[in-house]
Amino acid sequence: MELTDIRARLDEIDADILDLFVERMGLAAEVAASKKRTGKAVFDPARERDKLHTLVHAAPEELAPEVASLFSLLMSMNKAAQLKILHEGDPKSVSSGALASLMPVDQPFPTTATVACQGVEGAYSQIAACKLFKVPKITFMTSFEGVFRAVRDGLVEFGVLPIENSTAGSVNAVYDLLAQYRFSIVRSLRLKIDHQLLAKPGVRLEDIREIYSHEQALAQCSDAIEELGVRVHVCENTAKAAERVATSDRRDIAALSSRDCASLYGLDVLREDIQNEGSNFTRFVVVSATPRIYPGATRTSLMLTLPHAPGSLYRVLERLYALDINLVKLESRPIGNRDFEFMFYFDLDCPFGTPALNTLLDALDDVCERYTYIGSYTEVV
Ligand SMILES: O=C(O)C(=O)C[C@]1(C(=O)O)C=C[C@@H](O)C=C1
Repeated sequence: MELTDIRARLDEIDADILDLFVERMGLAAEVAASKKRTGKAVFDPARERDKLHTLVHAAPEELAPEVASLFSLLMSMNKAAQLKILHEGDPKSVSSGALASLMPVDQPFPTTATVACQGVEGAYSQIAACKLFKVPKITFMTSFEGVFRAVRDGLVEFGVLPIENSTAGSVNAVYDLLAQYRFSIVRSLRLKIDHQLLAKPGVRLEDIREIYSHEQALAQCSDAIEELGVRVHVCENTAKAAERVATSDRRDIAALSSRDCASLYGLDVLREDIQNEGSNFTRFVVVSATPRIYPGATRTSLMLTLPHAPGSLYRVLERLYALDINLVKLESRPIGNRDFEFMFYFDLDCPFGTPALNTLLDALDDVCERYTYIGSYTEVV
């Protein structure tokens, strides 16, 4: 058969599929009305399992995976349509599942709060905290875990932590602590990071033999470090590095830190904005021990444990596609003592309480072993 003939046949088949698809989607309104009358849930996992089982067995064996995918997508779209109908004009409605008790709070995001940050005065986390809250009362902790503990123990209301950088990638330790402590993200901030090379007054660039900084900052400035041919030392954070340089007798060391640290520790800027990428951003998150959804939350984060089986991530992504939900970040972290198994973090462009998110949450039990809702929040810049 010539390609034009094959295409003509494909066109005929597609027209038939389209008619059936329109008819199938048209039934969503009737199913939704019936479910409203009888109080049945939109998602019926047993019905979906039976259906896929029947269809997969009716299909030629070699097409079984494609048939399962196609029909699970069709059912996803049907559920999305049903929920859209059921939740029309009801913007605050939430999933019937685990999140039903969660309601957005009426107050705006606080302008003042007690906050824990990792580091010392001048650390980027402190700069972020001051941008996120107009008047924060900041307690400094020596480690990220210290920040989580301070929030858990009620010493502070919120923790502010870096979670990813546009050059150096995710801050894995913070992702792992989020999973361990089961905290919620209540806001995020994209902060432009410009690293300065700081040294004691009078020290020249050619005197520098060693540079101190946080490992992320060192990674973000790797080009300049290579060019200078210096040794590096990892510190807990960039402000601590500035403090170390300021309190040392040595005149051949420098720190990679924020501009604020220069005046704070009496250091001079030897080289400005030395990061590899001109636009270097770090995302910070505000975490809280209890979920709080402040008005205007447009981003939702979820943590999913997926089965160790082919296509398991694909099945989640397929649902996002069917529901027209934009995935803004996907991060995977190994699960401790379960070799090669992964936890996935999804950041979605999807406000809390929308039918699309409800459908997704209702459908997740079907495609993942476990999921945790991390929060819905606003990202500020
Ligand atoms: O049969 C139902 O209860 C439906 O809502 C229809 C349908 C489908 O598309 O086939 C959709 C959602 C349910 O989870 C199961 C099946």
